Amino acid sequence: MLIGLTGGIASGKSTVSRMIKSLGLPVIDADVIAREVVEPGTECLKQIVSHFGSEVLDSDGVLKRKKLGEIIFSDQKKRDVLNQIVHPAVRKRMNEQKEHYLASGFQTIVYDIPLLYESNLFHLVEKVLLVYVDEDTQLFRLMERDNINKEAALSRILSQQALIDKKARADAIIDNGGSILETENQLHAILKNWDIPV
Ligand SMILES: CC(C)(COP(=O)(O)OP(=O)(O)OC[C@H]1O[C@@H](n2cnc3c(N)ncnc32)[C@H](O)[C@@H]1O)[C@@H](O)C(=O)NCCC(=O)NCCS
Ligand SMILES: Nc1ncnc2c1ncn2[C@@H]1O[C@H](COP(=O)(O)OP(=O)(O)OP(=O)(O)O)[C@@H](O)[C@H]1O
Repeated sequence: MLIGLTGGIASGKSTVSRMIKSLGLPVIDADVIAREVVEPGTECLKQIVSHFGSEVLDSDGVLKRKKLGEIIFSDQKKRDVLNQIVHPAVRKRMNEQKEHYLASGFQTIVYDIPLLYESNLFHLVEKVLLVYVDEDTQLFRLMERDNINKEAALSRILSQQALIDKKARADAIIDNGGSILETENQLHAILKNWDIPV
């Protein structure tokens, strides 16, 4: 079974993804891949520099992620430009990893894709597992984790579809507003319900 793990920024996808990995299931992480495809020397990084200028690079030629984030999270057009550069390379590598896991005999593969809904990637998966928190919790956790102010956190949250609207289209929902243990228990119950042996 191919499962899409999604949510909103700072809703707890990585937290749940770690739990899934510790159960022995393979996870394909779109955020990790999105970092790999913009490493120095890559075609994506060249295109980013040609669109956004060399001020997004540090003196070692490494992408200044915070700087690029400030540019794209407050401007939909610029965000679309970045997505068009990065997303095809991410999808290609996700597919390669899926083939690798299938060839290694795994029956269940989890895709951790923050923008599963926004990028219409439903066709990649058979089930969608949504990690949900309410708006206040999302804002608080994002500000704390990334050490950013309310304005910067809101611009990131508002660049994605509202979490509450994603609920209706999910096959299962983990409410991550409680303790880590409560989240773990919900995950185990969902996997059991889907007959996934762990
Ligand atoms: C703008 C960048 C450089 C900022 O980097 P930074 O290290 O601050 O954030 P990071 O990559 O860890 O992303 C954190 C979260 O932001 C959200 N996010 C990232 N990119 C986007 C985007 N284009 N649109 C909406 N939300 C996004 C996701 O929820 C993600 O989990 C980076 O997010 C990026 O390259 N984004 C474009 C690629 C992308 O869409 N990645 C998401 C998965 S494919
Ligand atoms: N149940 C919980 N209780 C308290 N804090 C939590 C809980 N779950 C996650 N967190 C914290 O909330 C923050 C966001 O979680 P996490 O990084 O897993 O989110 P994410 O959805 O992967 O975010 P992103 O989309 O930015 O990659 C982290 O600092 C994490 O430690």
